[in-house]
Order: sequence, then C-alpha cells, then structure tokens
Amino acid sequence: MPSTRQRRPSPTAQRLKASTKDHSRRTLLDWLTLTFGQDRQSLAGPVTPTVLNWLFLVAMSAWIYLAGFSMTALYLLLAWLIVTLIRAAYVQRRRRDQLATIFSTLAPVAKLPAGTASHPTDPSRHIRKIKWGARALPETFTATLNSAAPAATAPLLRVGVESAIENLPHALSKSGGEWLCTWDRATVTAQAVPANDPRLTRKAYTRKITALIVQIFRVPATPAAASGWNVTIKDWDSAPTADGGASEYPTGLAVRCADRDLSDPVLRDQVERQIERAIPIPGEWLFTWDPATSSLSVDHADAESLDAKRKRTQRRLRDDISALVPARGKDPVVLDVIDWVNPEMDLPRTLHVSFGTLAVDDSRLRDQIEDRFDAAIVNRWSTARALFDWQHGATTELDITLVSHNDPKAQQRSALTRFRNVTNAKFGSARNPVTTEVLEWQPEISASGVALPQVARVNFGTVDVTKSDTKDAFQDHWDSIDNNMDWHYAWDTAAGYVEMRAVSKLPDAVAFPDEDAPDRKEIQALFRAGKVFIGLQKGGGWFVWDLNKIAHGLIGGSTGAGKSVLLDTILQGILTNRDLIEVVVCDLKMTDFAWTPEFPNTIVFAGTPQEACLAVAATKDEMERRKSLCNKRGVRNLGQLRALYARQPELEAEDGPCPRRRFLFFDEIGEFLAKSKDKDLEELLDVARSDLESIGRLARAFEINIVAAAQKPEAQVVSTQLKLQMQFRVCVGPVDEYTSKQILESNHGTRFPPAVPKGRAWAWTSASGFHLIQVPFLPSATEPAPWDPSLTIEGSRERLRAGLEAEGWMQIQVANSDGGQDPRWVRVEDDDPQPAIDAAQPDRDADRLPIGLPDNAADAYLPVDDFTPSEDVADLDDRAPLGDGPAVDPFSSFDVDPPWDTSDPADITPAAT
Ligand SMILES: Nc1ncnc2c1ncn2[C@@H]1O[C@H](COP(=O)(O)OP(=O)(O)OP(=O)(O)O)[C@@H](O)[C@H]1O
Repeated sequence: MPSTRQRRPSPTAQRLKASTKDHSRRTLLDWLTLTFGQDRQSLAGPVTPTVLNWLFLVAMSAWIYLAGFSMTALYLLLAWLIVTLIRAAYVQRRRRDQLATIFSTLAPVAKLPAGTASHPTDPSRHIRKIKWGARALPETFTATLNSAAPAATAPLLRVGVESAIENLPHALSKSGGEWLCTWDRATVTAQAVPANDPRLTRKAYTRKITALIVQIFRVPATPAAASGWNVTIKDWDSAPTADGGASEYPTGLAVRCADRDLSDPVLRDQVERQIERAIPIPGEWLFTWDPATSSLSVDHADAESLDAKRKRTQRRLRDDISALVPARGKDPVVLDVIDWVNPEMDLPRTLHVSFGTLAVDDSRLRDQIEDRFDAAIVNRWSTARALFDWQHGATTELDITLVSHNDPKAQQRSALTRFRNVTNAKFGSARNPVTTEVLEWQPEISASGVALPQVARVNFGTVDVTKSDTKDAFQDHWDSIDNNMDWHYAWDTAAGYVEMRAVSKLPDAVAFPDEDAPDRKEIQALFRAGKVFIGLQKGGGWFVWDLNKIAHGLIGGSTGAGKSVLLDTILQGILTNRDLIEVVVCDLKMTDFAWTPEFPNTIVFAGTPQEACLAVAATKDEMERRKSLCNKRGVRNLGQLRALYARQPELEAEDGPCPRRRFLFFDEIGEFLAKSKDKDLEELLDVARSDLESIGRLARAFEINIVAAAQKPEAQVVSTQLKLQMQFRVCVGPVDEYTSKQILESNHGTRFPPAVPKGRAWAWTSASGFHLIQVPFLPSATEPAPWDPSLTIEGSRERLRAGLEAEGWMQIQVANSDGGQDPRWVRVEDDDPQPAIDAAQPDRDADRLPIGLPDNAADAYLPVDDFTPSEDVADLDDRAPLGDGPAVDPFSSFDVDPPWDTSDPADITPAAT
C-alpha cells in the first residue's frame, strides 16, 4: 500500500498559522488582563468593569451551583464572553496605541531608545505604572528618562519633557483637565487632573518662575551648564479673589545658581526687579543673596513689615541716586544701606554708593548730586539731612550719612547749598559757573540759627572780578549773610577768586585807646613811622594812612557825623610827636581847633583867611627851603637827608637840625578857598590856591602834608588839581550822591547801611581802595562817651597835657588878644621859657611866629633820636588784618566792651547779655 506522504505547509501558511496563534494568545491575554484586572475606570464610585465582571462570574457560579446548569446560564455566559472579548480586543488595542503614542512622544526628549525595525523597543519597559481611564486614555503614567536626557540632570530643563507630556491626550482632556508632572530625579510621573485642580495654579506659577529664572540668568540649555541650577517653590499661600474664591501664590523661592557669580549688584538689581514685575504677589518679595553658595532665597513678606519697608527704601534711594548721574560709562550706580538708624525704623543711617569708573569728579556735578539727593531725603523724611563723603580713586565711592536737620554738619551743608545757589545765580551762568566752598566753619550755630562759614572761598571762573562794581556787588551780597559779623575779603583778581574770613563786626562805637593801652602804643609807633591810624575797618584790621606813600588827605562829610573827631585823632598823633612833627592849623571858624596853639609843635594857628594865606605861603617857602637843602646835600628827600645827617653829624651841625614833618591842617578848606569879594584877600587867596597846588604836587619828598576838611569840597572851590593830589579821602557819615562824588569820586558816601552810627565813614586811598571804617571817639576835651555816659573818655587836650608834664614841660598862661589868658607850655629847664606861639599874637609877629623852623627849635623839641622806624613798626599796617588767626577785636583792650566774647577768638556769636 503506497504510503501517502503528508505535504509540509508553505512558509506563508506557517507564518499565518503562527500569527493566528499569536493573535489568539494576545486576544486571550488581552481579554484576561482587561476583564479581570485592568478595566478599572470607575463607573460609579469603586465600581469598575473589572469588579462587575468578577461579580457576574461569582453570581453565575452561585446560580449554576444552586439551580444547576441551564441553557439560560450558558447563553448568558456566552453573551458575557462575547461582549468582554470584543471589548478587550478593542480597548487593549487602543491602549497599546496610546502607549505607543506616549512613548514616541517622550522618546526624543527623554532620549529613550527607539529599538530597531525588527526589534522595536517595548514602550511598556519605559512607560510604566499606567493607569487607564475612560476611552482607553491614560490617567497616570511614569516614565524614567535616559540619563543622557537634559531633563534627567538639569531640573530647569524639565520643561521640554513636561511640554511633550502636556501634548498627550488623557482621560480628562474632554473635561478640560491637564497633565501634572511630578519628578523624582530622572523619573517623571504624569497625572491627569481635572481643570479645577488647585495644583494647576502651582504648576503655572512653577513653570513661569522657572522660565523667568532661565531667562533672566540666561541659563544655558545644555545639561552640563544647567545641571547646577534649580528653582524650588518653598511654600504657597492663598489670597481671596474678587469673585469670592481664593487663588494661590508662592511665598518663597529657592534658586540654586550653579556657580554663577551673584556678587554683581547690577545682576542682583535686575533679577529682583524682574522677579517682582513677573511674579506679583500680595505683599513684598525679599531677596537674600548668598554669593558663597551661589543661591538666592526669595521670600514673601507683609508689605507693611519692617523688612519690606527697608527694601523699598533702599530701592527708592538707589533709584534716586541713579537718576542723578548722567548715564555715561558702563558702570552702574550701586547704593547699599549699610545700617539703619534703629532696629525699628526704615530710616537709613549710613549708605554707600559706588559709582565705579563713572566720571563724577566734576565738583559741579557732585554738588548737584548732593543737593538733589539731599532734597529727595528731605522729601521723604522732613527732619533728616544727608552728609556726603566722597572718595575719588580708581573708582568713585561715596559714603552718605543721614543726620538730624539740627545737626551742625547738616546745617553747614544746607547753608553751603544756599550760599552756592545764590552766589551762582547772581554771579555765575550755565557756561561759567561760580563755585563756592567753605574751607572752615564756625564752631557754633549763629544767633539766627544757621551755620556760618569761618573761611569761605568763591571762585569766579572766567567772570571778570577786576571791576570794582562786581567786587562791591559780591561783597554786598555776602555781607547780607548775617548781621552779627563782618567779612574780611581777600581778592585774588588775577586768579579770579575771593576768600572770605568771618571777623568781628565793626563796632558801632569805640573809644580811642587810653594812653597806656597797647593799642595806643601801637598807634603811636605807627605814627612815628609816618602812618596815621584812622579807624577800625570793616573786615578786620585798622585803616592806616601811609604818609610815605600818600601825602595829602581830604576829609568830608555831613555836619555832625564825626569829622572833627576824626581830625582830633589825627591831631592827637601830630601833637604827641613834637620831636618829629610840626603843624600849621588853619581854623577859620576858630571853634573846633582853637585849643591847638597851646601845644608846642603847633607852629602856626591861623584864624583868619589872611593868616591862613600867610601860613600857606610860609609853608610853600618852607618847602622850597627843604628842597634846596636836599639839593645842596645831593639827596632826593628828607628821609635821605636825615640818614645822611645821621652818618655825618657835622653836616647837620652846619645846616641846622633836619626839618620836621609838617602838617598843613585846614578845617573847612572850602570856606577858606571860596572866592572872596575882598579884592586884596582874593589876590592873596589866588596865591594861596596856587601855593597849595604846588605843595600838593611837590611836598611829599619834603614831608609836608595837607590835611583838609570840608563838608562839600566842590570842584569850583577846591580845585581838581589840588584834589587830585589828595589821594587819601574820607567821607564821614552818609551824604548825597553829588557830595559823595565831590569827596570820594564815587557813590560810596551813599552806601551806608541803615542807622549809621557816629564816626562811621568810607575811607579810601588809591593804594588800598574803599573801606568802611569806624573812627574811634576822641573828644578834644574829656567828656562822657556819647553812647554810654557812664564811660568817661579822656580828651586829647588832657592827654597831651599829661604827656607834656611827664616830659618836664610846664604850663604857663599868656595873655590873648581878647584880654584873657591862654595856656602855653615851656620846658622847665629853659632859662628863658618861650612859648612856641604867642597867644596874644598868634601870627602877626613874624619874628615870633615860627613859620619855618624857630631858632630855638633844637632846644624846644626833644632830640630826633628814634625817627627811623623799626622794621616792625614799618610793617604794622601791612600785617594781614587777620591772617590765619581768629576774628580778633582789634581794640580788645579798649574800654568799650565789644558785643562778643573776645576771649574766644573764634566765637563771633553775640554773648548773652
Ligand atoms: N567816632 C565817634 N564815635 C562816637 N561818637 C562820635 C564820633 N564822632 C562824633 N561823634 C559824636 O558826634 C558829635 C559830632 O561830632 P563832630 O563834631 O566830630 O561832627 P562834625 O562832622 O565835625 O560836625 P561839624 O561839621 O558840625 O563840626 C560828637 O560830639 C560826638 O557826640
């Protein structure tokens, strides 16, 4: 029987058979897995299809056991089997598709291996713990990233994976739910949550914050660079929303910044501002930077908390100062509060500002920064003031200290600001600013409650300060700073600056010093050196008329202002120095100076115009005599002649004693020189006028000096020629502009402060310019001080008499033309006492009238032994009125108590009385 050989199935048939077998097995597996294990989406509470399937089987088993197997049971079982089989085939296939989708979506970002075409990667090896929901869509799953994936090592880069997950459909997609990702190192668990899940708000915040950190720190997207970065939300809080709900917000962030340098203040500032702007929260973000660990902690604080206030303060001050610096250069302006006034306040005590290499060394810019910053401080804290301490080096640093507005330093600053602004506004311009600096402050606040400089300097830049109008205007302005003191001005017009030093106020009245007072001795020493003390000058020091430089003087002023008193002080020097000086007194009124003939060196007293004309003529002759004497001895002036005689006494023995300095003294010269109706007199006057002009022109070398007083020295009376020679002028008391011009050739006579005290005058020499002075009070006869009757001022007559007595002179009485008697002085040792001037005939007897040198002059006057002034004396009026010294009362030894405490030279504050 032939064996029938069975044919082997074809490969296609074999593959079909195997596939059918696989399919059947997978269908069975799918059915078993889904029906009895994984059909777990909830139908109602804990009831899931799997639970129903198990319940159905249990119920069927119980039924068959109790009722026996029946066809109904069979049909039911078959129906269930078919339904579950179909469901399993459909659901499991869809789930596999979903899993494949999840895998294929995540594989690129999670760097998951895709496998090969023949051996594709099984997605369930990487996507695990899947919980399926409705419509075969995932509800949760876990994926473990490949260690090469950026998100596996760099938390800030997880957003790529999360975004991929968020694109996947899930069981709650339809109802608007979202994926929520939680990370455990490289493992991400995705969970679909409903749209109203509060964690979604946190997710949004976290995502935004992370993106912000990446953006503001420019975190590189490479795993290596980003691995040290992390952002953690420390905690959350919720705030009520407008619709009555509540919304969550983060209350703390911890940012780890790999090895980024966090010490850069600009970066910090930018980060802080951006975080605040991007993540607004109810309250305030506080930033704690730790450059050592490269970490930043951002914490929420109540907006009204101290820390929040301090942060805002620091931020605003930083903005204030930054706004004041022109944005030049790269360096930012960084302000830090170093410490606070006290632990409970947000008022800073010290601040530090770093300007880096910004160009802020221009003093104007610095002043502007200081003024405006100070204004900002005052705006914020009305009682606080800022003090500034600049340090310029490679970088510019500034320490700012806030102090109370009562602090002396603060007052100094605000005073300086005021001076600076006013001075600049008045004298400067935008192109040419005038800068004011205070070199030294007075230690005390002034009576008016402001800080005042002791020494200040104003630099005028290119403003022309050679003009006296500009100088005067500036001095008037500066004088108005305070009424309790004066200023000494030292101008350097070439360099364009003036330095002011606070000095004692010019007193309203001061007595001429007592004869034994040091100031009197100094005045005397000056006089003997040819320097006539005139008065105390405003700004400190004495106004001294140097006869060696300026020969003739004119004193004008309104009646009763103190002209005669000034002339008395000059006469006092003349009459005291009998050995050196002689004087011709012309007093046509015969009132104020009628007492002068009593004294030995009044060689002529002229009381009528004729006498005065004679006196002038005789003085002119004397000038000629002196001139020819000098010519004879080949010297140019009397000083040289005196020196020659000192070297060669035999010459003096031959010529006779060297002539003394002669003063030609006129009271009311205007009245004397005015045109006379008397023809003879007018002829004499004409000669006198021209004699006076030549004396004015030539007499300096021969030591003849004119001192003339006139209320109104009008040009038609006192000739311009003569006035031109009188380069020492004084205007006592205020006068109108016309008179001022007659006296001073300027309007200074109109420029007196209100309530002019007696003896206040403008004095001028061509050498020293104008000075406001106070003439000390010296009456011709002892009388009470007009400003204080309890003080008695010894008159010049009494002083001179005492001096004569002390020197061995004796007063005698001589008959005068009125039948009375006048006093005269004679040397006691003289055999034949002979007064210098006969009282009865003051000028009518040429023999006895010593116009020129009297024959007995050598006996009558003390020897000329100390004429040559010592250097000290010669320099007395050149001394710096105040120098570096304090504001000194130049007549501190006077009887009048000055209105301030002279024991403390720096103290210009009026003493409490
Ligand atoms: N330096 C002074 N200090 C204080 N008081 C003064 C001073 N000078 C003058 N007086 C007061 O003013 C009065 C008038 O002064 P004085 O006689 O010198 O004025 P005068 O200008 O010479 O007036 P006249 O032109 O009328 O002679 C004095 O009696 C005195 O009371």
